Formats: sequence, structure tokens, C-alpha cells
Amino acid sequence: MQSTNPFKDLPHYLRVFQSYLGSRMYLAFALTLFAGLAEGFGILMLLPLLRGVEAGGGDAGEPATGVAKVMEDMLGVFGWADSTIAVLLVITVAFLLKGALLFGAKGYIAYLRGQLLRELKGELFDCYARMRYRYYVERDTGHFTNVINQQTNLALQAFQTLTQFFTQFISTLVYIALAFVVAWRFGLMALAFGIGLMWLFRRLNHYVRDLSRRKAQENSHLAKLLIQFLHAFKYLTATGQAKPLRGRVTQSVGRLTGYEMRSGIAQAFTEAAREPIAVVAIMLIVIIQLVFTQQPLAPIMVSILLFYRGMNATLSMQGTWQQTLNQIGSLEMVRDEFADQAEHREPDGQRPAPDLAEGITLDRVSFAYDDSLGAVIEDVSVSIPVRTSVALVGESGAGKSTLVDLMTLMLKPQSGEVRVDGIPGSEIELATWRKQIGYVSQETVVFDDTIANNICMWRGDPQRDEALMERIREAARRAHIAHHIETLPAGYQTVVGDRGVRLSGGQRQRLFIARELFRRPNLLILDEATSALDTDSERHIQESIDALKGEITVVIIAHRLSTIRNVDHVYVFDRGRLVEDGAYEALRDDGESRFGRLVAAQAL
Ligand SMILES: Nc1ncnc2c1ncn2[C@@H]1O[C@H](COP(=O)(O)OP(=O)(O)OP(=O)(O)O)[C@@H](O)[C@H]1O
Repeated sequence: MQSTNPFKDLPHYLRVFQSYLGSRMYLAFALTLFAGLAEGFGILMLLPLLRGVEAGGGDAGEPATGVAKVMEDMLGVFGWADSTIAVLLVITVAFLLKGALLFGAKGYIAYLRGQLLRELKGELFDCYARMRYRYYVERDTGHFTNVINQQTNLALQAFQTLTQFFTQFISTLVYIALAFVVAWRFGLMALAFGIGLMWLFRRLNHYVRDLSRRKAQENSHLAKLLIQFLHAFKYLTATGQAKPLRGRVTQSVGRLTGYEMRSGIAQAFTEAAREPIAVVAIMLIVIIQLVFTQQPLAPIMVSILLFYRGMNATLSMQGTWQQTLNQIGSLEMVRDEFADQAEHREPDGQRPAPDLAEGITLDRVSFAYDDSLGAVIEDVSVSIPVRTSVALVGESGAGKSTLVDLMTLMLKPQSGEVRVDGIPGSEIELATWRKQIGYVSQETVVFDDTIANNICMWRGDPQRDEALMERIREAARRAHIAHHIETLPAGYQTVVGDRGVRLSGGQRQRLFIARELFRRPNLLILDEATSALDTDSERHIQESIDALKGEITVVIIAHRLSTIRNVDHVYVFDRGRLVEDGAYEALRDDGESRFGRLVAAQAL
């Protein structure tokens, strides 16, 4: 889309909005058209009125011709041809009708704007919830936040100004058409003027659109920097390293300021130029009319009125088109985001996952994040029977977390197959599998809400539902955090997270574990889940997890090997390959085994 010809670009942008709102948006334009016609009718009624005034002034006047005759005949049908009061009333009613229709059009546009807001933000959120995990990892979160928060708002403004442009366009057409009917020379001049004006402003339009695209990109960049700053706030402040990041933020804000100022100046120019251009053009037209043609006064007056209205609408059109272009970068970004999301949507299967009854199998699975970097998991076969516990062991970077992501079907293997109860992962309806999974990682997830809601994840109202509250308490006890919660003044209603009470790293981790225990998953994955805990808490949680033995399937990743002593089976990995597996004791006591050496090293 490189052109800046409004008549070429307009249908495209209209179609973008149509794809969100449907054809009903054209109803607003139809109402505008009727409003324009009502106004035009009112203005044309000035013809008989002015002729009446002329006649009243002593001049008998010539018989009406053309449009004036049509209007007079129309009045004659009702017997109002000679009544000035009746003509004035007809004009008043026409303008009242125009007001009502315009109100209808603008009100409907406001309604559509609301619909669009819901559509854009709601749909985008759904898209984000369904995007492929790998795509999420590759993009920065600043981009997503910028698009869903800011760019959708700007796209909404683009909708507002585009509809304004279109309504002005319709009005211009009506005025020019009527000016043609009343005095074709005027019509022709108005048309030539409008086209000339659009041509003159086209470079400015191009410039404004370019600025808008840059603004949208820069906003994404700034959002990314701000999010990074807020995430790393403690580290950056404590180590006095906020300054370099601040420099980058200042540069980004500086660029944004430049774009904002330049597009503001372009807009100021368009607005300031409107009046002088209008006056000069009208003077020229009147002079041409007076010097070169001798027409009756009434058509000239009415034509000047129509011309003035038409020109104002044309100039406003230029202004609103420029404002639309000012936001068009955002509209394009939102449109491209939907296309991008459609492309990176997580492929979903059709078959609901059964309630884990047999187990999970990885059959000769290989996986690479990036083909050029080589496989991270290579030809791994693992079988985890239901209600057993297994540990994945290996040095940092061995591929343990990646293997777990393959089990949860967040990642798809390049070759081999992951099966749940014998059903290939690619056929499984993901949501039905994932709701059976509990997952505790090192990166604890705590929401800015009450402790109770953090545990039950808004499944009901814990303050009203005593059975639910009891389940929450039970999960907290098993995660060994109940005693701490009970010492807080508001207990389970204490707000934690961004705005509430701060929790220590270990407390956050226990809260996380409580949430997953509350869910009673069929598969519980613990990825370094107890690494932030003191030995005592770790031991207690270990007991809780051991108590789940035989009840659910547990997969544990742990560097501290003492925590996996009670698992049924240990898998040892090295650089993406499965190198050993067996029972804990057997592997540990095998003097030759890698696992034995790892345990011995940790015992020191
Ligand atoms: N998103 C990613 N993009 C590219 N490479 C990745 C990505 N995530 C992990 N890797 C690479 O894959 C390999 C395995 O990583 P993984 O996190 O699975 O190992 P791990 O055994 O869980 O390590 P740790 O014990 O340190 O958590 C590493 O070499 C890592 O650099």
C-alpha cells in the first residue's frame, strides 16, 4: 500500500473495518446520505424563497425555470406556492430532518466504535491465548502489549476519522451535484477545485502516513523497553544500571516526540489553510460570476451557498483523511497482527484427550528450536506409565525443560511422536489435555489478587462457598504455606502480587505449588519446583508430593538429587540424549553410572 490517493486507499481501509464489523457499517453512510439530501432540499427551497423576495421588491420577475420551477411546482401541489411562511417552514423541517438523520448516523457510528473496540481487543486476546508457544518466545511481550493496548485504540480513532471522511465525502458529493443542477458552471468549478485540492495535499498525506507507521513501530519498541525495565527494576536499581536503559528510553521517546510534532504541524497547516483557501476560492468564483455571466440573483446566491458548503466539506475531508493517515500505521499494525496470529496459531487436534489412564510415551522424539543450531532433543524414547513418578536428570542445557514442553504439547517434535494413552499428540484437542496438567516451574506465577483466588484461580467465590474454601485450605496445608497465610491479618483474603503484600521467593513458590495441588491434576510437572525453598520446607513439600504417589503421574526435574530419592524411575540426559535410566538406588549404586557420579558429587 504505497499510494496516497484517497479514492484508491479508501475502499481498502473500509474493507478492513468491514471485515470486523460487517456490512452494517454502511447503514451509517446511508443515513448520512439522506441527511445530505435533506439539507440539499432545504437549500434548494431557498430558490422559490429568494424569487419571492425579489418579486416582493417590485420586480414582477420572469417565470421560474429549471430547479426553481421544480421546487415551485412541488410547493404548488400543496397550495403553498405563494406562501413565504410555508416555504420557511418547509426549509425548517428539512433542516430538522437533516439534524435527526445526522444524529442517527453519528450515534450509530459511536455504537459501531464500541463494537469494534470489543471485536479488536477481545479477538486479539483470544488470538494471543491460542498462539504457538514458540512464536510467543520469539516475539517480545512489549509488542503484544503495545498492539492490544495502544494500537487498537489508535485503530479505533482511525475508524472514527475514516467514517467522518466518508460522511464528508457523501456531503461533498451531494453539494456538488446540487450545485451542478442549480448552476452547472459552479458545479464544475467546485469539482475542479476539490480534485485540485486533493492533488495538492497528496504529498503531505504521504508524509503523515509514513510518520504514523514509524510511530506505531516506535511505540512497540518503547513498550518493550518499559516492560524490560519494570521486570528488571530491582536488579537495575540495586546495581545502578538503570542509566543505560534510561538512555535508550530517552532516545525512543525523543523519536516519538519528533513524529508527534511533525504530524501535529502537518495537521495545523491543513486546519489553518482551510479558511483562506475557502475565501480566496469563493471570491474568485463570485468575480467570475459577476464579470463573465449575467444570471438571476437567486441561483447565484444558492450556488454560492452550496459551493461554500461543498468546499468546506472538501477541506474537512482533506483534514480527516490526514488524521486517518496519522493513525493508519496503527490500523495496519492491528490488521497485520491478526494475519500474523492466524499464521502462528497453535494447531489443534480434534480428539479429546482421555483422562490419563495408560501413560505418556515419547517415541523416538527429536526436536530443534532452530534447524541451524541443531537438535536439542535427539531420538529420545521415554515411557511414563500412569500414576508413577519419574525424574529427569542432567546438566544444565541437557534438554529437560524442552522434554517437558514436548509432553505438555507446547512444542511439537520434528520427528518421532508424543502419545497420551496411545493417542498421537497431533490429534489431541489441546485444551482437554492441558487442563489435566499441573505445572510448577522456577518462574513462579503469582497474580495480583487475594491468596484464595491465587489458589483457586477464580473458580467460584471462596468467601461464599465454604466447600471451595476448605479445598483451598487443604491445598495450602499440603504446600506447607497454610501456617504463614493464617498469620496474615486478612488471611486468605490478603492481596498479594503487584499491589499487595510481598511474598518471599519461597512463599511464592509454595503458593504456586498450592494452586497446582488444588487443581488435582492427572499429571504434575515439577520443574525445579522446590529450588527456592529452605531444607525444612522442601522436606515437607516432598512429603506432600510423595503422598501423591500412586494417585497421580508426577514428572520431576531437579538439580538437587536428594529430592528425587523416592521416584519410581530416573532418566538421565546429556546434551539432548537419553544416556541412562533405571531405579534411583540401582543407578546410584552403579559405580560406573553417570548418575552415580552426579550423586556422589552432590554428597560432598
Ligand atoms: N526458546 C529457545 N530457543 C532456542 N534455544 C533454546 C530455547 N530454549 C532452550 N533452548 C536451548 O535448548 C537447550 C536445552 O534447554 P533446556 O531448557 O531444555 O535445558 P534444561 O536441561 O532444562 O536446562 P536447565 O537445567 O538449565 O533448565 C539449551 O541448549 C538451550 O540453549
